[in-house]
Amino acid sequence: MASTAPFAKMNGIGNEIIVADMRGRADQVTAAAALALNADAATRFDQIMAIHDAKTPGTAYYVDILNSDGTSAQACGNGMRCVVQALAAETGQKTFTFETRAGILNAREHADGTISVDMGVPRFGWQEIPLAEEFRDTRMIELQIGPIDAPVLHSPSAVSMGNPHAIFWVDRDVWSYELERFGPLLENHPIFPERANITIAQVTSPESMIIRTWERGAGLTKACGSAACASVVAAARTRRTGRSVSLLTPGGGTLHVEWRDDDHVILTGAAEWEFSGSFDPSTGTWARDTESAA
Ligand SMILES: N[C@H](CCC[C@H](N)C(=O)O)C(=O)O
Repeated sequence: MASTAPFAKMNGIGNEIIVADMRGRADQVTAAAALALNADAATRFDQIMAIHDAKTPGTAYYVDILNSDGTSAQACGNGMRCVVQALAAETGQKTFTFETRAGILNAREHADGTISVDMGVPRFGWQEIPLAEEFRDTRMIELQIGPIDAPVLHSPSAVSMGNPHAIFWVDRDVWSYELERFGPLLENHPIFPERANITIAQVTSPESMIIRTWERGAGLTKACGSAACASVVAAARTRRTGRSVSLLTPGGGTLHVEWRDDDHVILTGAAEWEFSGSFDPSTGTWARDTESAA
C-alpha cells in the first residue's frame, strides 16, 4: 500500500471537489482511487484536484484534474478556486501561478474571500475544440436532439476553455429540459471526438444568465466554472450579452465571468472547505481527520 496523502473535501459553489495534496511524491491519483472515492457518499465528488510539485519554472504547482469517472480534465474553474483557498490558508499567500494540462494559469484570493481564476483564452477553431468535422463558424453548429422537425435542443455554440464545451441557448426555464436524459447523448455524440461538457443557458439580461451543465465525465453538477466561462464567451460572441456577466448555477450560487479585452477569461466566485482527511492515492481508501469538522 502506498503512503497516504492528505485531502480536503471542498466545494466551489456546490461543484463537489476533492483537493488532494500530492506534493513531494511521484505517484498519481489513479482512476481506481477516483472511482472508489466517488462510490462513497461521504466523498462523492465531481473533480479531484491533485496538487503536485511544479514541473515548469515560474509555476508554483502542477494541478492534475480527474473527473468522477476516473478520466482526466484539462480545466476546472471551480476546483481551482478550492485549490487556491486551501493553499492560501496554508501559506498566507494570495496569488498563485499553476500549471494544468491546459497550460499556465494565474489565480488570486481577494480580501472578501472570493477567488478569481484566469482561465486563459478561449479557442473557437473546430479542430481546437475539437469537433469531428469542419465548421467554419462555431458560434452555431449543426447538432440537434429530439424530434427531427421539432428539436428540443439545437444549434449550440462550441468553445474550448482548454476543455470542450457546447452551449445550447434556451428561452424556457432551464429546469424544464431533461438534461439528465439528453446530457449523456450529447456528451458522447460523435461530433465531439473527446466528448464535451453540455450546458443549457438562458440569457436573462445583457449582464446575467442562468445555466445548467451536464459535465463530461461527471454528469449533472451544481456548478461548472469552465462552462460558465464558455457560456459567457459564446453569449458575447453571438451578441446575446456583454463581456461581464453573472451566472446563476443549479446549486443556487452565483459565478461572475469577465471576458477581458486582452482575451483572457476571468472566473470569480466562492469556495468552501467541508472536511479533511487522508487517502491512499492508488486505492481511494480514506479516513477523516479526527479534528476535522463534520
Ligand atoms: N467542474 C469543472 C469543469 C470540469 C470539466 C470536466 N467535466 C471536463 O472537461 O471533463 C469546472 O468548474 O470548470
